[in-house]
Amino acid sequence: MKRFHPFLQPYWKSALMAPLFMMLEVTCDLLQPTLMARIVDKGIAGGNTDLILGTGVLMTAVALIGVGGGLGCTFFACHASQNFGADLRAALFAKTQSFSFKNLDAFSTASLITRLTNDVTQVQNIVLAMLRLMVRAPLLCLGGILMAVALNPGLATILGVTLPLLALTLFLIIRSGFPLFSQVQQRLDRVNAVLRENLSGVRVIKAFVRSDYEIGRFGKANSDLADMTIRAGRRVGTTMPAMFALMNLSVVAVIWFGGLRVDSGNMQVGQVMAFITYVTQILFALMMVAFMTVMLTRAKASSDRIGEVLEAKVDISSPARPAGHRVQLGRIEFENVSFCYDGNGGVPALQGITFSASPGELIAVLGATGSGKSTLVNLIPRFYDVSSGRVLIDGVDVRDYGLDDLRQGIGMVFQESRLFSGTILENIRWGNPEASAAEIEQAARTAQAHEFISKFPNGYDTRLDQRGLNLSGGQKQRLSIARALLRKPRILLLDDAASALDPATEARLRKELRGLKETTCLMIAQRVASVLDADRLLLLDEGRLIGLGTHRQLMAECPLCREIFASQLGNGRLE
Ligand SMILES: Nc1ncnc2c1ncn2[C@@H]1O[C@H](COP(=O)(O)OP(=O)(O)OP(=O)(O)O)[C@@H](O)[C@H]1O
Repeated sequence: MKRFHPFLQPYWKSALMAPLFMMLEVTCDLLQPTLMARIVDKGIAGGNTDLILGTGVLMTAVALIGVGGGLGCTFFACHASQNFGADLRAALFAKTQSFSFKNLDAFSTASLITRLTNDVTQVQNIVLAMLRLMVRAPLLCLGGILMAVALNPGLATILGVTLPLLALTLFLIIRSGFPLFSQVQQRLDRVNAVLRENLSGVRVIKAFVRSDYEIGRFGKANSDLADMTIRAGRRVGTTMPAMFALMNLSVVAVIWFGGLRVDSGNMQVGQVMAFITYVTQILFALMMVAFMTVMLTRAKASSDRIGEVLEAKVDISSPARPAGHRVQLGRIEFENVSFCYDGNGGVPALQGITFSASPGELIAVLGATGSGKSTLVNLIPRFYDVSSGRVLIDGVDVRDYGLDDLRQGIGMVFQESRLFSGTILENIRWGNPEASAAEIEQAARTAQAHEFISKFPNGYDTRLDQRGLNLSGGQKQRLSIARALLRKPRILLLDDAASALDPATEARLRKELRGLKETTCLMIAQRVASVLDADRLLLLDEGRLIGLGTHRQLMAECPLCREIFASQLGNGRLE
């Protein structure tokens, strides 16, 4: 829990006021039995109506002050815990924004969502409970003992016997229940994991008619959780009656020995009643401790998961003192670049890649699936850092650019188009908030999107559903390309971003891209036929560069390229 101190510190005043108000409430709670004893012993027994009335008014006032204390405590505890939670969520969100692709590989999106919502709520609740109960439980316990001793030290010796027994029972409950409750938490995580996977992949599940299988998988995780919760509940449940039995025995002992004292005139009935109330208060304070311990156990798993995000090492960041380089021309150079993903068994995704791309050039990147095309493109905006070699832009190592400066100069379109809810206009403008309406339309025309947008009744003001679900795959791709073009980037990277376009539209798009004389464009494609008109073709095979040149040059000079072309185009030539 230490890691959360910085988030609670700004609210230290509220975090201090809450226990202070709680002390007020507890003090009032502790006073009530004694006042009640006074009414019984002096008022009723002595037939003193004035005293009954006076003490009654006093009890009401004490009760009201107690309510004030309780409200104050709740107010300050809520203020501190809610702000703590909001700040923690904001810090986690900011941290995820700084994540590199390697970090994002380590945490699934669904798991990050659970950490930022459910896990933060768990920790926030424990802060709220601590601010209330951490003070209430010990204070009520200690105060109860003191008041009981003050009332009748002789009778209080009963507590000397029962309290250690109660504490021992509590210890046994915690010791035996603790591991079970942490297993409950683990199984709850498993239910969350299965649920996350299912909800994010629900379309695939339907397409493969695997709902029954998935219902079974969820059912297993669900019943595992229920079984463990029942076991944990039963364990605590069987020990709880022991605690209640001890409490009842204490009460019986108080009534018995108290009765003897009343008979001998050493004590009064009201005092015995007050004594019983204190014994009950002490027991409930101890039960609060048990409750808190269970809550803490459950919050520990959440706290650990939050810690993993907060403490994750971000491996890609701007240099400590960036020299202020900007992407001016967009010349790309790879110098003997190799790259290996973590956890890929040391198998390199790219090996010894050396090439350069000049400003204004359109290079089509080709190769079988898994040959390293996306990896190569991802090294340019530093989504990953090379394992060896260098990637240079305008002669400067990409690691020497400020990250924002580097990425500002690059337009990127990913394999999967990501749009946001809002209008088409807002989605394109997202690429460059400063862009004018004319610039937006120009970007849409270049991306071959203007025509279909104009056909919508609301044109550029057409609203997109979440993730642009009301558009076709090809339409989404064109909007994503327009968004990237709006930045007027010196470097444009298209990762298979035109795969859903029909050949004629794709050809028109390439023609437009070739016309961008100030932009170096790397375009990943699956089909050779679709990119033969690129300035040069770059062919990858199992992470190695096997050919770079025009179609004609590669046909003449590269036998392996010829083979690949032949496998896709028949004789290797475009008919
Ligand atoms: N995030 C990752 N973590 C680990 N290995 C990865 C990761 N991404 C890709 N790889 C591996 O690196 C190799 C190259 O993958 P890459 O995505 O660059 O290929 P590609 O040519 O773009 O494939 P495709 O045409 O199917 O998109 C593959 O063997 C793949 O399994």
